[in-house]
Amino acid sequence: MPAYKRILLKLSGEALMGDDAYGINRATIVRMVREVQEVTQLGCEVAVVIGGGNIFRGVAGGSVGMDRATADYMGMLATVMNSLALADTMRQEGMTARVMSAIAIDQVVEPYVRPKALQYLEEGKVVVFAAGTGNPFFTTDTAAALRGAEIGAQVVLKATKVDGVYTADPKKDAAATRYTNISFDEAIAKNLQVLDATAFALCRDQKLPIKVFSIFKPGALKRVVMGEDEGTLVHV
Ligand SMILES: Nc1ncnc2c1ncn2[C@@H]1O[C@H](COP(=O)(O)OP(=O)(O)O)[C@@H](O)[C@H]1O
Ligand SMILES: O=c1ccn([C@@H]2O[C@H](COP(=O)(O)OP(=O)(O)O)[C@@H](O)[C@H]2O)c(=O)[nH]1
Repeated sequence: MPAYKRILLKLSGEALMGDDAYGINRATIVRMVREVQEVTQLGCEVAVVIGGGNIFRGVAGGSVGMDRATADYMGMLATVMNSLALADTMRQEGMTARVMSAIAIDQVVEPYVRPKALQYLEEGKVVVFAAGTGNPFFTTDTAAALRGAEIGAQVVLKATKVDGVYTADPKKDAAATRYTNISFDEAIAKNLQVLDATAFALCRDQKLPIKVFSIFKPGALKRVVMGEDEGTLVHV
């Protein structure tokens, strides 16, 4: 039995690159989709928010000197591309997915309409939320928290490059150790950077737990959904 009936899964855009320099690595996206398929087969309802960092990051690189809001809209469009790629890969793997966009782009994907999203989830379809929150100055982490709260997900699962929340940034501090559990208050007090602050505050206010785990570790998503010891749970 899965530990959660409905989850909001946040997939790192950057992780889609696999070992490539940018873009979408075929083997990587197929592997991610198969992992999602496994948990849908357990009877878990899955909504996905995917980032865009593999295509465009609003705060870096080619966007230097650009108006921040314009760069962020480009970032949101990048998440639309990733969402389309993800949903199409799901289709190829025999799943049914629907993409819903937070910005109007009707010829490409349907708009986000909350009751419609709920209906799809009840029908067992995977819903992919594209274009983040639809607003600049936010991130897809915040979109994950927002949509997670809206659809009544029991948990936000952040599948990322690290396998949990550490005592310090593990990329900078080799001595950092991983928490199995940590409360929102403690994570804030220790200033641990895992989700951005807006996303974090939203989840805390809504008492929506967050599980941080590795997107690169095969089987980790299923283990998380089965309630096994994997990653870090951030709780109230
Ligand atoms: N205390 C911490 N525990 C774990 N990761 C941390 C911590 N502080 C900073 N990080 C960094 O956060 C990064 C993951 O967050 P983020 O950049 O938002 O990834 P994503 O692409 O999934 O959105 C990791 O690569 C890690 O280096
Ligand atoms: O609600 C949102 C979501 C995303 N973005 C933009 O889209 C980019 C890609 O998303 P993110 O960095 O969260 O993706 P990831 O880190 O998962 O690759 C961000 O940098 C922002 O520029 C935004 O402006 N508003």
